[in-house]
Amino acid sequence: MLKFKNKFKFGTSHQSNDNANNNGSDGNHGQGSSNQSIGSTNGSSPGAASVSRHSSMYSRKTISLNSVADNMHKLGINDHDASSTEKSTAASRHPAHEGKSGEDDGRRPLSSSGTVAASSASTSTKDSSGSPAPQATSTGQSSASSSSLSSGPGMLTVKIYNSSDIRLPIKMNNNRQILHTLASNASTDETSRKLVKALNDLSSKQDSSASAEFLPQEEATDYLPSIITIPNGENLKKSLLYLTVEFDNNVLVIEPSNGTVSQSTWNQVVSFDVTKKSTSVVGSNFLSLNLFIRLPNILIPESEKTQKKNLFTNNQASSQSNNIGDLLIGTIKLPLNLNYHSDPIRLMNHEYLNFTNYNITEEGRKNTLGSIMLTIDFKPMSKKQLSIEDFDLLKVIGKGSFGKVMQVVKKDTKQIYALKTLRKQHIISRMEVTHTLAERTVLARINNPFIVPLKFSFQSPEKLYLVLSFINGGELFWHLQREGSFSMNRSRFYIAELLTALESLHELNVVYRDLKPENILLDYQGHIALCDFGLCKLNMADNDKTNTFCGTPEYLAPELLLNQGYTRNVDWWTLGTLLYEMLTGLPPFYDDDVPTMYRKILQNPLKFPPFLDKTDAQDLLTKLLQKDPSHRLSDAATIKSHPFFKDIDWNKLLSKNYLPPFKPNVDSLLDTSNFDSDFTNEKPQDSVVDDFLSESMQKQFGGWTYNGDNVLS
Ligand SMILES: Nc1ncnc2c1ncn2[C@@H]1O[C@H](COP(=O)(O)OP(=O)(O)OP(=O)(O)O)[C@@H](O)[C@H]1O
Repeated sequence: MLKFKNKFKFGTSHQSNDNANNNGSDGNHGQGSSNQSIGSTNGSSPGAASVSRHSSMYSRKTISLNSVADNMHKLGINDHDASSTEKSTAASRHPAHEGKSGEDDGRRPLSSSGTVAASSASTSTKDSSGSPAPQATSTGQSSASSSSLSSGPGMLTVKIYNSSDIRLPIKMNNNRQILHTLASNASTDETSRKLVKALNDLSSKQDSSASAEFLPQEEATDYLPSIITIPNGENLKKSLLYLTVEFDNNVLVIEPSNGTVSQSTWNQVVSFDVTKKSTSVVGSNFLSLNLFIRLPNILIPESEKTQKKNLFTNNQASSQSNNIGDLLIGTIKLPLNLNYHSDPIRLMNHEYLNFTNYNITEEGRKNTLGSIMLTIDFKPMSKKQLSIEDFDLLKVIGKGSFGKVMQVVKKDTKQIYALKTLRKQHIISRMEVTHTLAERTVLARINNPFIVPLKFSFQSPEKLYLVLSFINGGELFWHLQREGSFSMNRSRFYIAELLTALESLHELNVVYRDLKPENILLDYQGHIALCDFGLCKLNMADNDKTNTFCGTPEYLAPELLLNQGYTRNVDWWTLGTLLYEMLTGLPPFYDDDVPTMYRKILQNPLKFPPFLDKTDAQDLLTKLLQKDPSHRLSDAATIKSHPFFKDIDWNKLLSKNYLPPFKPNVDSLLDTSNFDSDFTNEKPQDSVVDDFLSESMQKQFGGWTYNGDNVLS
């Protein structure tokens, strides 16, 4: 049977009655319990028996609500609500769409905090001689602290001058030949001469008859260039050292211009748009710097490869690979509690910040890993309405139901973003106004490091635009399809990040309803970024119920199939389904035939392949995949405290201080190689459309615009 993934879905048989003003079936808050006790099993093949690895043939089938209705008829399930809802749904934008409106009440402004710019990292100030004079400041009070606020968003500029006394958290092999080769290819003659001399001095220092197996750890980086010129006639430069600078999920990668790994010159400036006003949530609005080194494999001792595996990123799909990946030297996290200033402000002036590595032992962390000198400025931007003219269009990267998604660059800040366009006429004719506004509202309100951040939204008479952080590590779907399944640790890492994302949504009384690998992007470093909020429903407090059929067949919870109302607890069912799929390669009740799959979801017992026997994963899955929602784990705190997550430090996770177990192959923010070439080969353009919308139609999109200081009005 041929199956298509959402993104390639065909047909646009939207027949929606849903609009912003009607009152559909979704939203029966407070109605009686629908906790269904699912009967015992009499189904066909058990889940585990049908488990096989993802193959290149496997891709997610998207359902329309009509097909749900058909299937439910076949199953003999009461579908009176479904049929009314289903007729009113959009079949192609999402697996299934609901027929409810009024989801946008409960609007609240983003919280804001009254204080101004502060950082808390261990810092040292550079003295007049140019050498770092260590000095601890807990608040980064070199930053000015005016409390005057302006209402417009701003721009954060980070200048990176030079790094100093960088040390590696591992031992390094003393391989003279490769060290000399690297030294002689240093990017400038001066550095090259310096390194060769240092290596010769080291040789004469060491007893050659018993030449040391390892370089002296404190000095190892003195013998490595930070950037080399590859001697292939083209003077291609390859940087051994690189720094990722991240703010609000936008990651920029910079390389030094010269120097040794120990002392490098960078002289780089990067900028970020600041749109989120509040920073009270752990893990958000950090400026994060991660310093990595691409070490030739031959310089890494075997013992370090095995014992300190968690310090290396791994960008190889196969665990058999010899490529151990890049080594994380250290991290700097700067919590920027930004409020908007009416005047430009210098938050940090030529300060040295020390690197820490959260993935080495407490003991190891006491040793300094070096520092880097920064200046950070915040400049308020004049408040103006954005338009498509403010962006250069770079590549088409995807297609949504209402328009294209493009990689773009914002002309003033040179920031790269994903721009999602939605054609108003299509939204109205498919009666999707409510859902579209819900997506925008959730994105503007949410503040979680594992949810793709909305930076701006604006509109033209014909179109709506969402400007999102550009996440270019590829969809989890493609990675899972390519690799078949994930290891326990890798699955745990993704599920833990997603758990906090769902927790944040539930805290905002939002149910997500469409968790699946297709809606999960990996960022540059391999962290999760949940996207596609078009199936979200707002105003779902703890026990509130709704009964709209939506989701993806493989991930539908039994109570949703039974059509007697469900709570936000369905998200925990989908989390269990996702964990099962990651570990085994297929969802738990998978069947090629959708009606059979529904029957299995409702009736079959959960079965596990032998490798999951008696594991914490098995126990967690059993508790998440309870058919009776009243027996299911039902809140994030309880799930977090399950033994499956016993080694997870949730604050460390929220601060993105775990090194992801897999690093996607991404060169830079410009890299679109993880997107389908069918899209990227297309000419990027904002198509001209000739739609006329009446004033009342336009009014429905009234509060769309967002530049960080408002919510939907
Ligand atoms: N922030 C982003 N960064 C990178 N790529 C993105 C981003 N947002 C969306 N995309 C790409 O664009 C595609 C379509 O986007 P999205 O899923 O949000 O649209 P949609 O209209 O909700 O789609 P669908 O009709 O499949 O539900 C995604 O599959 C993804 O590959």
